[in-house]
Amino acid sequence: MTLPDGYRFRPLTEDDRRLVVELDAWAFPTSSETDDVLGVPSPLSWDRTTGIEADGFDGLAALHASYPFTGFQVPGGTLPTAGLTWVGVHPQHRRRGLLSAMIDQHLADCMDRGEPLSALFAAEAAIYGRFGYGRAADDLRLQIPRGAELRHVPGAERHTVRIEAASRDRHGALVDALHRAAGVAPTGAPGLNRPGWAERETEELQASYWADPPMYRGGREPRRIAVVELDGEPRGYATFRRKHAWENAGPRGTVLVGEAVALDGAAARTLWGVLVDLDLMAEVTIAFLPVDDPVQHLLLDPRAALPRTPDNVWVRIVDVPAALAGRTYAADVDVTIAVTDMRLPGNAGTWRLQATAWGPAKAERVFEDPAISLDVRELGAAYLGGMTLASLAAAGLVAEHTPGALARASAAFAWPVKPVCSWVF
Ligand SMILES: CC(=O)SCCNC(=O)CCNC(=O)[C@H](O)C(C)(C)COP(=O)(O)OP(=O)(O)OC[C@H]1O[C@@H](n2cnc3c(N)ncnc32)[C@H](O)[C@@H]1OP(=O)(O)O
Repeated sequence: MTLPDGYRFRPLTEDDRRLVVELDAWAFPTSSETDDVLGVPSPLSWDRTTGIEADGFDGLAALHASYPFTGFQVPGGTLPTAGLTWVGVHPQHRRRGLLSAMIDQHLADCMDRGEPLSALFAAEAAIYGRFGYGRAADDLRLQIPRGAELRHVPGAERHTVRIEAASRDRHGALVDALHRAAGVAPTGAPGLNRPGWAERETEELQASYWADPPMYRGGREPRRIAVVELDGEPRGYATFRRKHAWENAGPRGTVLVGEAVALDGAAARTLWGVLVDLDLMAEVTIAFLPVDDPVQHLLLDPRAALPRTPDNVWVRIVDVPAALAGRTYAADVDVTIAVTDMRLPGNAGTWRLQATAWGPAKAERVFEDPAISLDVRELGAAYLGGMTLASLAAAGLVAEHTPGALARASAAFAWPVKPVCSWVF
């Protein structure tokens, strides 16, 4: 879709940062002053940031950007992925097709850059399905009461814990290494990675992540970190901020955990043992955990932690054959899949996927009746292995034409480790 008359795209540079911050404040209302925001490092990759200008209008009418995730985890490997972000349209210019034009521009850019996938966090869940993005992962959010009992894990007692003021100088390398390891081998078993896991790959993302301006703390303390070690080697960490509160019953502070990562069950047990037992705190809240995170097995009373599982990362398949061939499958599969795609006609048609379990895969266009059919949105939803094709078929969104094909394809597309991205981009 092209831009309406009177609008034009303009590549943005760092010199446009004030315009970007001002537009962003129109799209996402904030009490922060523009000058204060300008004092904080920007996470944007400027060569992937594009604005829209309008005739007779000062400032930007709209904006979108993407992050380069060269190592985005997909089942059994990684694929170059564009992390779509900072999508915003000025309220005066909304519902005229600017987002639609930006998505088409973004998908064309992905094609040009050789990124078979685009991924995003949706500000509102109803926005992106129409553009072919599927809800590919959910995450687990918990409110764990102080003192929640945890099951014993052998070896946990051998770990030690450091609790410190978080800083990039002191903890940047440690956090990166553990975060990467948790994406590549969350269970320790080779080949079983965590689909959806993205690292903060660019210097801009790193600088932005570690910046800790008081205006973004919401009345909480500066960022803290708990590091779990075994024989002096880091095995897990959690970033967190406490907030003090005195109520009639006494201290009722809350701990907001940013990211909790552990390389095995014993380290996870130690980490959570610390988080649920901080003085003066009544509750620990966390979001963006995988729905199969160890903590939901370790909590003796998981119900008391009020679990919720809203949508996490959404995936848009930009290049169907590259994406199909670019992941590993959990079962042997030889299936023909008819795909519809309203925005990228090159994806439409029937594709034959052939793969051996945990081995190589290939995909090629064929001209024959398909065994199953679906829209590219559903393929994106199933792609990371978190949503099954069977469940999408139960909702009437995937059709089976050859008996047995759905069961086999669904088993092959599923993945033993649930997808998630641990931070919002
Ligand atoms: C990955 C990220 O960055 S997520 C952040 C998204 N940004 C925000 O939420 C900030 C506040 N909102 C906005 O800036 C804008 O309203 C946007 C970006 C959500 C939409 O931009 P617009 O230019 O108004 O969208 P556009 O006119 O292209 O609409 C395309 C279609 O999507 C629909 N749509 C747009 N926004 C929404 C929404 N929030 N919920 C449901 N449908 C929506 C429109 O109704 C339209 O449908 P139609 O084709 O059936 O008529």
